[in-house]
Amino acid sequence: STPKKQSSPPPSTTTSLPRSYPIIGSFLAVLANRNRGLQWISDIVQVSPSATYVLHRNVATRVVLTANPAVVQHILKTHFHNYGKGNIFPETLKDLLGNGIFNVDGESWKFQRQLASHEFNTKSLRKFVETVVDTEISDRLIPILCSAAATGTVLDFQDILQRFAFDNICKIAFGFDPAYLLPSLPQTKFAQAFEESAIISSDRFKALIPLVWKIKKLLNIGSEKRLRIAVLEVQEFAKNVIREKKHELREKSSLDSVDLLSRFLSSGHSDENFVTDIVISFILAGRDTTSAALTWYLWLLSKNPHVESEVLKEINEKSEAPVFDEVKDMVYTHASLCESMRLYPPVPSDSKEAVNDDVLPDGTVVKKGMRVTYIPYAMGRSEALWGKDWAEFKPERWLERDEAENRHWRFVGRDAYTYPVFQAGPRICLGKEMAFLQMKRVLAGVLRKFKVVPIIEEGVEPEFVPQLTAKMKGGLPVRIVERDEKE
Ligand code: HEM
Repeated sequence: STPKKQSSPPPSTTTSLPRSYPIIGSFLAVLANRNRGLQWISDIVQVSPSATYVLHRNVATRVVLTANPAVVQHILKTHFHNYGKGNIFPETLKDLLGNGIFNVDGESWKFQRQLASHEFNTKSLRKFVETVVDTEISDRLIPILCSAAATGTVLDFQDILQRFAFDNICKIAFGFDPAYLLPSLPQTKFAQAFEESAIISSDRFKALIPLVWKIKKLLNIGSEKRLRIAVLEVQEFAKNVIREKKHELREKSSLDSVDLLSRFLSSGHSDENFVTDIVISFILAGRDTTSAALTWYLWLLSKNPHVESEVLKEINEKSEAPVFDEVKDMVYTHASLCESMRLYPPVPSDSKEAVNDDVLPDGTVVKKGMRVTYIPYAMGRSEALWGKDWAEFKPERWLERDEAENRHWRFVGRDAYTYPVFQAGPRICLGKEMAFLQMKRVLAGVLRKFKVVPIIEEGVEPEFVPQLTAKMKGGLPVRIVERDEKE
């Protein structure tokens, strides 16, 4: 079950720390590794004594890189108030996210999180799975797969999953159906504008000299001009939906819809700009994360037939359209998803900025304003954390046999600081449970009927492209094969 070719071989002792020079620090190494940044910083922390390293990026910037669970716990939980979004993150994403939950700290964050949390309680989640997700699966996803199976068409499954997730999250955030997953695979304007905004915003982080994008923005040229147009389109679209929803709210005394937008509007927040920002952050959160996770998952599954048969066994024990409690109970599938995201985390690295000087648990000194970047991608591939077999796709590491309860498996979670794939502490992903429910329900719907066969050469590993959320480079080309009834 060992992947034949991993993009990140175990760190060899020859991987060395970057050279640092007076004044410019490790700028030359940063430059040389700019196209493999994630792998490079992962290699660095793997060979650093406490899995933490202070990288002197350029003349002015030092960042702390870490794959140390104690440090992750320190910044995300025990010293939460000293590590916020800071300046760089909000500044870089301001055009797209404004003051939405992803881009703010303090009271505004607390308020948005508190109000939005109702969207994620058990009652709402049950409704989400049994209405929104089920409908999207049975009315859209399954018919497309049936037709691809019948005609032998090659599908880009990453694209299909992104469309699926986009429809879902728009229904939750807005109560609006963009109908992005249709057999014609339409180029919906809103979805395209959103995609363009997310890519260009994310590319700003890759700029070696941030001044360059700022000047382009000032002059309104190139990618910055395209970003401005795309963001305007997204905002215009959102505002139209908001106006319609306001109108609906005035017409009806109470709303039966439970979308996030209705919740914010009903709570008296009618400022269009603010509500637009909130909705955009949620769409961004729910759009590419689950699709990225499922894309890598399906590829790994195809290479590990014993895992696939165990997943299938679990799915076939449930109803054909499993209800909420059955989906929750898909323990093996849950474990295999955790395992897949260990190797291919949808958010492969994340940064916080120090409010004041501090000392990390391993003794690393942090100065006010310094960024601390923790790297789930490196942590999931660490021999120290996962053992010698870290490169193997082994759902069993998350499971115990549970004979007493007459179940096959019992899930054994890892602490959130060793596995910060959903972040951890007070800002842990709000949509974590929703994401698992959605992913498990999709897998139940798809795998019960179809085998998904990637058309990727044996021994070749697709490229993991880190953006705001990671993607599989070039998508996941697959053939869909209808399963034999007896299988
Ligand atoms: C496999 C799927 C997902 C993964 C791996 C994931 C991961 C993450 C991560 C790493 C963060 C922290 C980001 C940061 O602050 O820098 C986050 C935050 C968040 N996620 Fe998710 N996410 C997933 C799915 C979802 C879904 C489906 C939703 C639904 C809307 C969602 C909603 C949110 C929200 C609202 C936050 C902000 C929480 C806060 O700042 O308090 N996520 N997620």
